[in-house]
Amino acid sequence: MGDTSVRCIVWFGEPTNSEITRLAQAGWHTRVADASAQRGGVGIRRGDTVVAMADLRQANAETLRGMARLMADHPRLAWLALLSADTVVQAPEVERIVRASLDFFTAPIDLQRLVDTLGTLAGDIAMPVSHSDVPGITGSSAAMMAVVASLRKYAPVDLPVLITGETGTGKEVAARALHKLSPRSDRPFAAINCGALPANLVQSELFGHERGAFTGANARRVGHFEAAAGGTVFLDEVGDLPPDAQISLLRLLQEGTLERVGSTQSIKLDVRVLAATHVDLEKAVAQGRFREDLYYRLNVLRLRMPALRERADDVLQLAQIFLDAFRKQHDCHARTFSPLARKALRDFAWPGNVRELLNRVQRAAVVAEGAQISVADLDLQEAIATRSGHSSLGLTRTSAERDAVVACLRETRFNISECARRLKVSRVTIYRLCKKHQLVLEDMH
Ligand SMILES: Nc1ncnc2c1ncn2[C@@H]1O[C@H](COP(=O)(O)OP(=O)(O)OP(=O)(O)O)[C@@H](O)[C@H]1O
Repeated sequence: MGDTSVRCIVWFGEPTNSEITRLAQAGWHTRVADASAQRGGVGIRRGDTVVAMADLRQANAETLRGMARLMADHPRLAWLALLSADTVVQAPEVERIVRASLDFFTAPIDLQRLVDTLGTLAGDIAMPVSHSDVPGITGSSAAMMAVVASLRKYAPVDLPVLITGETGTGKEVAARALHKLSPRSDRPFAAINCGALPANLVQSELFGHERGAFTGANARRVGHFEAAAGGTVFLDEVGDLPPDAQISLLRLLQEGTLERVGSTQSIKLDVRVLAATHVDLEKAVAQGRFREDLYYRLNVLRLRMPALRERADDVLQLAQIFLDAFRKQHDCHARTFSPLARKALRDFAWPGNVRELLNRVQRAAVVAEGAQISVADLDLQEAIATRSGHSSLGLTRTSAERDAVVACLRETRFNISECARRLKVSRVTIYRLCKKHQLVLEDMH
């Protein structure tokens, strides 16, 4: 990838010459947006690193409209806001922009902090890697690249695959990808959770039954396997299959035939079987709970889905994808994650893996008030508290403090008295904190 892409700031308003020069020294090309231009007039190209600057120091109505247009056209674009002491933050069109901005700078602009912030953004807004030919699988960590290579290898081979991995690691996603990449892709795919089937109905659910096979069997019914003829059947929690169903499955794998419950007639059937387990199937075999011959039949090809903590590099990409997907369907302010939240996402051990990440991001998107999701929104304060060693505790605290003050200032529309009340400190403390964190407010309240 390298650093060959252009780093560009689309600037709404009027940058000073010294600002342009300082940013150019840091590798940023400033393009002043023509607010009166038609849609797309700012010329954002794929591959460029682009940050939009909402210069609200002297913004007129036309500039504000231009900003709103760009925001609507490029919802993932990162925004920073520049304010002066005269900026009326309470005006709705201004407030919308400040809320959507990842950070804001008050005059006199601290150019060093601006350059640092831009640098962080440029590193952080890496586009998520999706493997275009492998549907549903996201991630560019070494662990996921290995998974993708196996998926490509295993998909065209008409043999069973045993998919292992902790709960929520994406075993079903992998099974679906195997089906989609296989010559069976236009035939049915059936996902069955063996652990969720009532024990007395497993046989009939999977293999079907004849009329009168048992009390309540009023009509003939085809099972999941027959319904997926020519396609793929994914058996999740295969270790939960009761012994009689294990025998039927073994026959299907060995002879390609099945018998409906209540019938002695063999039916020929062509399906590919994929199976998953999050328990140690070898142990189940050793303990006599799972047939050894069936285990060998299922375990011809083996795919291990890595735990999320083994692919820390993917966590942020996945989190951003989940947030973007949520934003498409719901009205929410959040568009990215605060620096501390990113750290927490990376450090957390994720016992529930990708499913837990998805749930936490969705919940955070609902509760977040500003443009950035905080550690508290993700309910990951503990990850930060327990993971940060002594040396970084001070740094963590400082960063959390800044997060809290910025968030509260936004929520209170920069009303210092209200902000002080909410944070249960004096007004003087708010001023001191603003100074400490270089949040220059002047007379904005
Ligand atoms: N690499 C990925 N990219 C995008 N989404 C993913 C990925 N892996 C998992 N998911 C999402 O995470 C959730 C859990 O995935 P999935 O159901 O496949 O896990 P599982 O390992 O089969 O879980 P369980 O063992 O509990 O059945 C799903 O919503 C899935 O869409």
